[in-house]
Amino acid sequence: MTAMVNTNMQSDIVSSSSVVSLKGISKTFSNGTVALNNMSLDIRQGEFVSLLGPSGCGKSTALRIITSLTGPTTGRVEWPLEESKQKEHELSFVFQEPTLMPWATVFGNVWLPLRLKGVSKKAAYDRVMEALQGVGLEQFADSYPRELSGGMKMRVSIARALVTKPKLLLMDEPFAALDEITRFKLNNDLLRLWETFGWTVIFVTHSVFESVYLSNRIVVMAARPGRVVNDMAIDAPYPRDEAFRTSSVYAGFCRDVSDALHKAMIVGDHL
Ligand SMILES: Nc1ncnc2c1ncn2[C@@H]1O[C@H](COP(=O)(O)OP(=O)(O)OP(=O)(O)O)[C@@H](O)[C@H]1O
Repeated sequence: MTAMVNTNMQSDIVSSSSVVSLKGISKTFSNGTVALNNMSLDIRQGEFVSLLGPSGCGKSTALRIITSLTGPTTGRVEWPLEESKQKEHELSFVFQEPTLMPWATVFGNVWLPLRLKGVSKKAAYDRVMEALQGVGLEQFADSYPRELSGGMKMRVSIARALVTKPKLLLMDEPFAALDEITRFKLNNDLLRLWETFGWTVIFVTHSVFESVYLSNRIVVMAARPGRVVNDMAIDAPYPRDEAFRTSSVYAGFCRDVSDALHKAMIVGDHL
């Protein structure tokens, strides 16, 4: 794992190698819905990419195709850096709902992905505690999900994704159900973890403000059929903090991305 130095520009963080490439992906469901039409996208190592678009433009479908939860109708997903048989060990998925097991402790929930691979509790202990430390919950290892706030549950879900040390983290609107203060805090935590561990992140969101704050690249999608209509660099330095959130640079990016999203919605509505 590579630790990142401070004040990173996009060129310092992002490698030229692609982690995953979508090549002409289309997806038509059995009821005839065309969720994606000819989507091609290269995700480079170290990028924080947001997929932004109106409801129904195929953001979740694209993530599910990357994870092989569903297959494309046409097109293919390539993993240039990995043997294809290894890719399931290289990526983790965080959903909108934390989906924790209510009967298991925080430790037990974070241990789950390792347990499924046959790692005993004792052998997993250090890695689980390291993942919990990463999200600031090491004191809550013995708590049960019902004893945690919504933000803490989401942190557990992120720790569970971290415990396998993924290279690619896929997040499907992970903070959508949280209040704004918790969301801002988790945005900062996520950026800190991303900078520390040098992951690649694909993050699905409806929020222009969240996507600009987090990402160094925003892929704007339109619906009916789902497709990519814009690919925008957010070339502002990291670490980003509250000063960035209130800066004119941030406001300028938000305006540009908001315009692009507005155009994507008009295009979608007219098809
Ligand atoms: N299993 C399915 N069967 C039929 N249609 C589906 C299925 N899953 C998704 N769809 C349709 O495919 C399109 C894309 O859905 P998807 O969930 O990928 O969009 P999204 O951009 O993630 O939407 P949202 O932002 O509302 O979550 C939508 O029209 C949706 O109704």
